[in-house]
Amino acid sequence: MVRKFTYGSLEETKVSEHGEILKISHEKFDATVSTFGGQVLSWHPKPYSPIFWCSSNTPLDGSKAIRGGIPICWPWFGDFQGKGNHGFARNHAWLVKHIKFERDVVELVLVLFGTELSDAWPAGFKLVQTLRFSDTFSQEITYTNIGSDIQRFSHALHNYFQVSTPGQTIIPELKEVWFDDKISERQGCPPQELRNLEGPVDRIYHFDNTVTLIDKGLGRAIEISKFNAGQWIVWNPGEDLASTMSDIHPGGEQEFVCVEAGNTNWLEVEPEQSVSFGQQIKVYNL
Ligand SMILES: O=P(O)(O)OC[C@H]1O[C@@H](O)[C@H](O)[C@@H](O)[C@@H]1O
Repeated sequence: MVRKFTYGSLEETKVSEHGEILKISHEKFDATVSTFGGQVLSWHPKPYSPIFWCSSNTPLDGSKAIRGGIPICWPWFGDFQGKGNHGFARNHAWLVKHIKFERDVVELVLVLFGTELSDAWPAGFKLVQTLRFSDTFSQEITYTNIGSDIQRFSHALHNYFQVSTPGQTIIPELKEVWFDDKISERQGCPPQELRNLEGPVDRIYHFDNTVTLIDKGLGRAIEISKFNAGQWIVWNPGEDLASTMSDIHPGGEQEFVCVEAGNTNWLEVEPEQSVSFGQQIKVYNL
């Protein structure tokens, strides 16, 4: 179904019983969002080329988390009690609360709530996600603890950025930052500059400030700021690991770099309290 608005249109396509793909067309940008996972799949602010990468081999039918765009890792980052990587928010269908088309921006609000969605994390919760697509992009998620006990959670907005090739990209702000190296399992590593982001790389940097993904091949910079998130996670699997991952199309690891805005340590939330976290993304030519 296609709905027309003054400044653009929305095409809704049901892909399975688990969700729909929402295709937003606006004079200034295009974007795609999957209700399964509440996941941004693309954002294409004109005249730049598309900002996010999405695998051509990833199923969109709800059978597993979608590999691409911005998977939402919540209520935990990484593994937790052997209950799977990155929590369950990316594996459930979110509801569309509202969509608003304006002259310069499209705002989309999605909601996920429930109790006992995982044995490891059975508490009642509500997540409200506000996406604002424009010539910039912003994403904010508010978590409300609707249970009667204090809850802990961690999170990451797992951005898959489309790049010319990881070997042509750098993040200058991280060269003097301490990090945990997930590959060697060493924590608290002193700053060590990467020549480029060619994989395998899997690091958690402890840094609050804005970072810039410089892509010399595309001649483009992506500036990412975050709030209520103390870490940046930089990940690319490299060829050997990627070749074992059926949801990365052949050679796909040469097309993206993940720069994730996260909080990999637990945060605590009192009953009936809310906590928000999010990010803002800007693009410019070098
Ligand atoms: O395959 P998943 O669960 O989407 O995770 C992908 C990667 O996500 C990154 O955030 C982690 O640091 C990596 O260790 C992990 O491999």
